[in-house]
Amino acid sequence: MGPVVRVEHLTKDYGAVLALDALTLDVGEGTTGLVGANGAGKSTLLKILLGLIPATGGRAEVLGHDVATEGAAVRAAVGYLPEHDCLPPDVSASDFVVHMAMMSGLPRVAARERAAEVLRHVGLAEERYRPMGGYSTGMKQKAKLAQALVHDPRLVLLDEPTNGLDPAAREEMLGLVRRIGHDFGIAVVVTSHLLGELERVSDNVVVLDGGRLLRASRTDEFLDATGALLVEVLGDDAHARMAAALTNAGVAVADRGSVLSVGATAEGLDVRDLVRDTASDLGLGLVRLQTDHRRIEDVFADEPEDAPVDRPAATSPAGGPPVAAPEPGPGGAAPTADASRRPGRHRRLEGAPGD
Ligand SMILES: Nc1ncnc2c1ncn2[C@@H]1O[C@H](COP(=O)(O)OP(=O)(O)OP(=O)(O)O)[C@@H](O)[C@H]1O
Repeated sequence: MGPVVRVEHLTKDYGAVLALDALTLDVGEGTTGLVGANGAGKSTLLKILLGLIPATGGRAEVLGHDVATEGAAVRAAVGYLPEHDCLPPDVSASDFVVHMAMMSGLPRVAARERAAEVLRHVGLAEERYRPMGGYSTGMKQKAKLAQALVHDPRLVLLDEPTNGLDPAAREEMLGLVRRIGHDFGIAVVVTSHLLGELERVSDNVVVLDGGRLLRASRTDEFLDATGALLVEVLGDDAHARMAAALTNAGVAVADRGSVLSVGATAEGLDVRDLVRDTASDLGLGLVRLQTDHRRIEDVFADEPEDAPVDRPAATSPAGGPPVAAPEPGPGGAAPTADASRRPGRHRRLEGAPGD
């Protein structure tokens, strides 16, 4: 079985704006987080994959179908949760989802049964009989999710499903996304401009920046240990004294404000023991000593501001994670289009609320 999504040198310009810039990428089974700042090209990519808008150049396949010529076959096998508000306000979620099920070919009785099932699954209870115009944002997102699932798709494309949700509704939606991927075995591509939240629900992460692929890999590879320990101590002038003592002992220390980042390896030393003993010797309370892990944000922090970011992509193993090709050789990859037409490079993305 080939990749769920295959994108080769995909380019999209909207007149003066280059939204996708020769993007090459494979997406495998499981849940893939498509991350990027507003304007990075996420929605454009999803619309091209659905055959809703044409690409300017390159090609894309979804579940083996060419999106340019087999749009109907793609949409029969794929569910889509659009980002914008698209629900008819005077119609109930129940009637709407039944209608969408019938549009995809189910007979009326089967459509009603299936709609009731997915509405229950997304957690819309009695309110499913009320007109959707009176729904909260969370309820609207659930109705959109239900219609994306009603025809039993092989793949769902979810465009910012948590956008505008309060923390409780966001958690609920992320739980649903996780269940769609893990419990029902449906491949999921889910977008967000919030980096932290997709770390928790995605098997793979694709980072877009200015219409280009910045990185694609398994989520756990993003979150590898950094080789540092995070240390927090309490007491008079605690961090400065701790940092001085550890530096004297030959350990690399960086003050990150609320914590010290301490090199986890040093010649002939057990750094964890050293941290504990030093805190004790100085009479400081050791409140945190833990391995530091990378965050998805670090990918942006590591990227030099002026470096070209597109990577020619390689083919992922069937069903495997999305794979970016090896790093470019000396000199880096040449930009493939006039950078002035691309939306600004977005270095700063938001962390998840509460980060
Ligand atoms: N119909 C359009 N006409 C002109 N420009 C567009 C159109 N749609 C998108 N763009 C531009 O293309 C770029 C990519 O937009 P896109 O919506 O794909 O990004 P995104 O990553 O999904 O961000 P957002 O979450 O804000 O929608 C942006 O600069 C956007 O302004």
